[in-house]
Amino acid sequence: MAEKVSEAGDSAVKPTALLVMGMAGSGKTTFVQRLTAELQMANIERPPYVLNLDPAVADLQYPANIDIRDTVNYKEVMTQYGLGPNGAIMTSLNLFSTKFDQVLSLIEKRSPDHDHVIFDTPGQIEVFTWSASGSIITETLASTIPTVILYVMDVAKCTSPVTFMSNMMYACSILYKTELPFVIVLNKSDIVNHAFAIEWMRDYETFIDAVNQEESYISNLSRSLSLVLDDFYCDLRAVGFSSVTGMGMTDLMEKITDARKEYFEEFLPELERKREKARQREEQRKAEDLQRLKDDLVRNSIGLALQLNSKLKSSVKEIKPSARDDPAKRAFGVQRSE
Ligand SMILES: Nc1nc2c(ncn2[C@@H]2O[C@H](COP(=O)(O)OP(=O)(O)OP(=O)(O)O)[C@@H](O)[C@H]2O)c(=O)[nH]1
Repeated sequence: MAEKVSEAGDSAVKPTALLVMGMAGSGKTTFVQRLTAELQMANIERPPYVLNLDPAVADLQYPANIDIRDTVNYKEVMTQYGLGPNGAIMTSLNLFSTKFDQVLSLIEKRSPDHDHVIFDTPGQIEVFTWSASGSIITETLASTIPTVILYVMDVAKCTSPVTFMSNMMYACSILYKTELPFVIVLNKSDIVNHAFAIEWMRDYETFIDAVNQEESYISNLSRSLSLVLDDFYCDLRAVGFSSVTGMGMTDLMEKITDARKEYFEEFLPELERKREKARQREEQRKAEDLQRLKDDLVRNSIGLALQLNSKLKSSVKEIKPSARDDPAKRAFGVQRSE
């Protein structure tokens, strides 16, 4: 198992893990391919270490250092367990996560040669974000190396405020679940300029204007939810990007550096606080168990003492007047004065 991350001292030598998530078709795989190529071009000596966690991907467009498909055969899982496609993806990921400590060991071994470790996740976002295996992978990774979530959004599909809102709600739920530093990648900005999305996040009124122009049964809900999301937008990093042209790369790298800083300044201290709390709870539980044991011992020994006492009592005979207790004999040898 990889060594736990500590503050600044050794943080400099740890690569940054980038967990790429997003709705089906948002462009995750194309994004990972572009990011891998750009990082490799920027520093050929230190290319990113890339992992594919999608067992169902047919054609991988980038060279993966670790590929889930080498460990689990998704089609075999389907026939062996009699599952449908989504069940098989979930089960394959579950099987893979049981060996995740080996993945971490490999990453740790290669750490000195890489600045970034990129994870491509399954197309069906919920398979990763709401599964036990997804949580295990995310939590174990985040407690081992600095981890940042890159949430890929198809900005061309988000020009409708309702679709935009649904995507943002999903992003928000991942952020609150993982509490990890977060960057929203407004992908496909070569098709539609992402400026409108940034504006909607920064200015509540402009979003409401857009909602008002849309006659949808869900418009009222969108209006109410946008108030809730205002808080979420406050510290949100969002960047326009094109996985086809590479546009937005410099901005993305700045946001990743900033998110990595947040990992050390906010996420890690909070994680350590939680660990310390869990350790204290465990100590208290042990102390309570010990006290219960002591109480049981005392209760048992009182019981034993009482038993012993009654045994001792039974071995002591009833007290009766002595045979020598005869008034005549008592007078014997005693001078009587009439
Ligand atoms: N124009 C444009 N097209 C893109 C961009 N990114 C991805 N695409 C296209 O969007 C489609 C989906 O891209 P994928 O990378 O397969 O998306 P994905 O999220 O990995 O898909 P699943 O794993 O199936 O969920 C493909 O046709 C890509 O060529 C982009 O930045 N610009």
